[in-house]
Amino acid sequence: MMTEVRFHVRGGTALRGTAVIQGAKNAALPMIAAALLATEGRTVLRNVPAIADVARAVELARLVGATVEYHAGDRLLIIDASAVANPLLPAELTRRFRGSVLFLSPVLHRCGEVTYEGAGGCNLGTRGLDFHYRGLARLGAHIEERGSAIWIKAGQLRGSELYLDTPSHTGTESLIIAATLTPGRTVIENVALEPEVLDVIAFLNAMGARITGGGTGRVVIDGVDQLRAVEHTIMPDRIDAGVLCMAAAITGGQVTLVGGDVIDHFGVAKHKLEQMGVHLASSGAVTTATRTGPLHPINIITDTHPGFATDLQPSLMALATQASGTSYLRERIHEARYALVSELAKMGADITVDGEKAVVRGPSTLSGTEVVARDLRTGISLVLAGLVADGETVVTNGSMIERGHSDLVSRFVALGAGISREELP
Ligand SMILES: CC(=O)N[C@H]1[C@@H](OP(=O)(O)OP(=O)(O)OC[C@H]2O[C@@H](n3ccc(=O)[nH]c3=O)[C@H](O)[C@@H]2O)O[C@H](CO)[C@@H](O)[C@@H]1O
Ligand SMILES: C=C(OP(=O)(O)O)C(=O)O
Repeated sequence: MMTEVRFHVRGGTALRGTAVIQGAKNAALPMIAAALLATEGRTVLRNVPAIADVARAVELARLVGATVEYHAGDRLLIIDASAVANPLLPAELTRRFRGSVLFLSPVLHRCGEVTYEGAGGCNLGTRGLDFHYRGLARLGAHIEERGSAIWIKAGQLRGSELYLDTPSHTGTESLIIAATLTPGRTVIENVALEPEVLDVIAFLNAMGARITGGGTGRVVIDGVDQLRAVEHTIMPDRIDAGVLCMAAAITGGQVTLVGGDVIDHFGVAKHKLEQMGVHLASSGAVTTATRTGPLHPINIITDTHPGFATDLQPSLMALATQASGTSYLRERIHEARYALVSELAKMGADITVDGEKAVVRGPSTLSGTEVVARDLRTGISLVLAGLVADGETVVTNGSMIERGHSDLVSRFVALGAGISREELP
């Protein structure tokens, strides 16, 4: 039976305390998929985030034939992919998360073919998959549409010159994974530079892949015959960390982050938060985010890494409603990433949208009300807004938030937030 999750948020408290940054969603998903390439032995992934997308990926790995042990308390996965043999990736699972597209390449290599009925994930516009399919075709795969599904046959894959029209995050990972076991040399131009991609490359190279050029925009992969199961600790989630920093900022508090030196992964976002009046400091293995003075307005343009991360744009919009002046946002990665605007308007925010541009006039006094988590980052941004709103904010469709943020209530309550979780039948 489907249930609805709702988060009740009561504003007015400056957050103070320590929060553990979760493992990176956008590194865990490609690693679970890539672990299917190990034909013997068991892969151990540590620092796995306890989020719904990971649960979906585990389901999909099991469905294709892997044995997966999920030790949630230890944030640990053990994957035995020796029996992977099922090439069918069904829509009822794949359309529940974007990361399902990352299973195409491993299953293609293991089964010689794969049938895929499409990806899910946040509704942010078209979110095409043509870069993935074109790259696989250039490696020699045969691709055809079969009704609502895509059927891909490996045939004789050969190393080739590939490119991405734009540096797609999962497109990069998908094609690198495909090239690791493709005979010959593959070069991919215009690849993503996101830190998670580098973590995936490190994981694949530990498995025995031969990948160079990570972080340069041009990656070279020399195909090998086999990849082995290894142990790997997933990097911290920079988006989770950025949201926690903005939780401190929007409430005028101080949050200490444990789990990795993420400031280096913030890229332009670090400078934008500091310009708004957020103080970020690293002290040994911890990062502290503090805001004591006024919040200044800001201008941001989302871009691929190290540009301002699109996944942090909604949280920054919520923060900008409290800034003393007008902020200008420009969303250049996803076609439709302003679902937050109408929900913040219900709380009293003053935001206007013109195409990819949004203008946020602050400061606004926000009032708690019932709002909808239209997607993952809209949902968490409404929680941030609720932390500073008068009264209680009820964030409905809360399962969207749990797709990408773990232990929301326990981590925020530990910081002094008034937040609780309700599950409705
Ligand atoms: C599971 C995962 O890692 N999700 C992240 C990944 O999504 P994802 O990898 O899907 O995002 P992409 O970088 O591929 O997409 C960026 C843009 O490229 C377009 N595009 C992409 C692929 C393709 O084949 N054709 C095409 O046109 C998309 O429509 C979108 O407009 O990167 C996004 C951009 O940083 C993040 O918001 C997501 O959190
Ligand atoms: C867009 C996001 O995720 P996904 O690509 O998994 O939908 C996100 O993490 O903000």
